Amino acid sequence: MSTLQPAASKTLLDQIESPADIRDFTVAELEILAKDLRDTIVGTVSRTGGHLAPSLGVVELTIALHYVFDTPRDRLIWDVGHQSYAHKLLTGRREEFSTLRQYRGMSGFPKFSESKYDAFGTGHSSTSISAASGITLAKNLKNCKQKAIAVIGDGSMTAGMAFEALNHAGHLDKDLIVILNDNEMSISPNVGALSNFLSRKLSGKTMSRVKAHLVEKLSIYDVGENILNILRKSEESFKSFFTPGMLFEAFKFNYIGPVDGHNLEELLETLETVRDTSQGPMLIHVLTQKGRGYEPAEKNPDIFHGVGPFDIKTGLSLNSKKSTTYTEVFGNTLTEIAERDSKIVAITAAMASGTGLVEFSQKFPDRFVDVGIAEQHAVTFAAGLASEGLRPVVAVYSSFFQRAMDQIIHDVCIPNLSVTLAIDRAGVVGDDGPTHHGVFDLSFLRFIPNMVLMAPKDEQELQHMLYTAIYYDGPAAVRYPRGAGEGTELTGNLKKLAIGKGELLREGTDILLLPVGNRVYTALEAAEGLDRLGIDAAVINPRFIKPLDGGLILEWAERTGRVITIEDNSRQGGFGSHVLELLSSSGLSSVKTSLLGHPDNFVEHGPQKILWKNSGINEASIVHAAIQLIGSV
Ligand SMILES: Cc1ncc(C[n+]2csc(CCOP(=O)(O)OP(=O)(O)O)c2C)c(N)n1
Ligand SMILES: CC(=O)[C@@H](O)[C@H](O)COP(=O)(O)O
Ligand SMILES: [Mg+2]
Repeated sequence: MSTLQPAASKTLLDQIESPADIRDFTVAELEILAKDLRDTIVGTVSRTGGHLAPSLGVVELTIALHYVFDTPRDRLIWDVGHQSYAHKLLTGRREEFSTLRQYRGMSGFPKFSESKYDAFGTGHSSTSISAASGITLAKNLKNCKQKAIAVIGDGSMTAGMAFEALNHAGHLDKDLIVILNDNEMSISPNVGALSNFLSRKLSGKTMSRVKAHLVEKLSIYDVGENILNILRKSEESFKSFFTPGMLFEAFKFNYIGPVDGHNLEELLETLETVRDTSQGPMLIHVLTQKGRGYEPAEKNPDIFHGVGPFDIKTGLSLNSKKSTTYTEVFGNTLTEIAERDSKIVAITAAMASGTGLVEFSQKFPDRFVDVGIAEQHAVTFAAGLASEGLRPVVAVYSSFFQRAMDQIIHDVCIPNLSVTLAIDRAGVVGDDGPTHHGVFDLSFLRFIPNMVLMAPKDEQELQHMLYTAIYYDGPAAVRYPRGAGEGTELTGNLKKLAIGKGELLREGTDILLLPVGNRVYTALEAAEGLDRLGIDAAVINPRFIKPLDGGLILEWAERTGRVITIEDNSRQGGFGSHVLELLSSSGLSSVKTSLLGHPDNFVEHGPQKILWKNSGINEASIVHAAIQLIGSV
């Protein structure tokens, strides 16, 4: 029995500095703690924004894990990590929690550098079983007894990487614990056969086929007419022959479940049994409700998956709607093109709303494909469609495309197939931070033969680029940023841009500014500023990062003798490097250059404007770089 009493002004949570403090709590106290945690999470996220519904769903599970296991010695690994808010609050970060996802504040994801309780850094999905397997083997090799526990959601379990890890962990046969947090949701309702299997929504066709087969086989034996009749008649009782456990047992995991993930007593008992008795790989299937305990989030777990600041009473967003986002322009334009062309197929990897494809999915359900969290499969699936003459468009965030590098090279670019990559969230994304910034795509796509790579300066150009990419005979990618565009008018008149042709936006004699995508208007403003200082800057919007408009760029580089490249991408190997290669191979190495882009370190989380400033790619930095290159004003 705990001696800890809730003081008048203090909650139970206020008195907890580490998980050790809860290990003598009664179940009743743990239940009060669960309420405190939910209140704190809702209160904070209503101000900071964040991943609310995922975190609310695992409050009891988090308490139970820290109660039963000897964290941080036992390693707790949160898949994606977007559900780790209760974990952060219980592991000595209560004070800092109010800075969640704020600039220089606490990360929204687990991070090695933030706490010894964050056993593995995450942000991208489906890595937890692999990491936990590695940790388990390492512990074994070091003769340590501690355990590794991976907590993975049903959405994250749909990724190939999770299955690769299950397959290997079963073979390793070490004492690994996997908790499957099944809330039947990814960001949207979860899709695919696994999801159906877990909830036992086996298809009628499968059911009839297997049922007939089983009745036929059993008839040979003397099982009795009763059993056969039950099998013949009752779909439900037949279904009960199939348990989600069968799947995991086939991977050589022991299976326990399903367990009610909001019943602390049941959770504690299960976890304690597993801790004390289990041997070999173990999977505990826990059922939870996404958004649990906050009505608006329970009703709309998809909207409350990740939210900005909101009013607690109503659940309504406090962000006033600004101008149209690039994502919306992409989704609307693709829907428009698909209305006229039945060859268009849109593919998302579990991000239908994030990539602006909800309207498309409603209008063209047959030509909309959500593959689950499976970016690699999405790309090769698109290649299959393209090989049959269709025009697939794969809409994935820049940082998640990193997963599909080989598929882009091997399955799309080598056979030169007409697959469009719609690269959303290119550039820094803001509050999600380094795991989610899309600052490498220009670097990792520009060296692939056959790839055409574009970045629009505004929404109207995005429309033309999308159209150009879709009807280009070969692989083409368009990268565009998170958030609102420039407010440019949208066109009903889509046109194909000339491949590899840039546009001269401003003539100038002293220096050439070469900005990419969302840096173009910034560079134009910098050019105005430079003008006031007596520096005459030319500005070219290259439009194409690959192929480059060599003719136009070289002409103005030679005229001005100075070039500044500006990109919302890593400076390493990106657009600027491409321009340097061009200058060098054209005998213009004497042109003075300055490359502006993100430096060779991971950019932290924070508002985009601050991050652009810090990396030196905002207006003032361009002006400064120009003055430096010229030497004096
Ligand atoms: C590789 C990768 N693709 C996509 C995402 C975006 N994403 C983050 S959470 C999520 C849904 C995860 O569902 P689940 O694992 O069931 O967790 P839940 O939110 O339901 O708790 C998705 C698609 C990601 N983080 N990583
Ligand atoms: C955890 C995760 O990967 C997603 O929920 C991501 O945070 C969504 O980002 P957007 O808010 O940019 O859609
Ligand atoms: Mg889920």
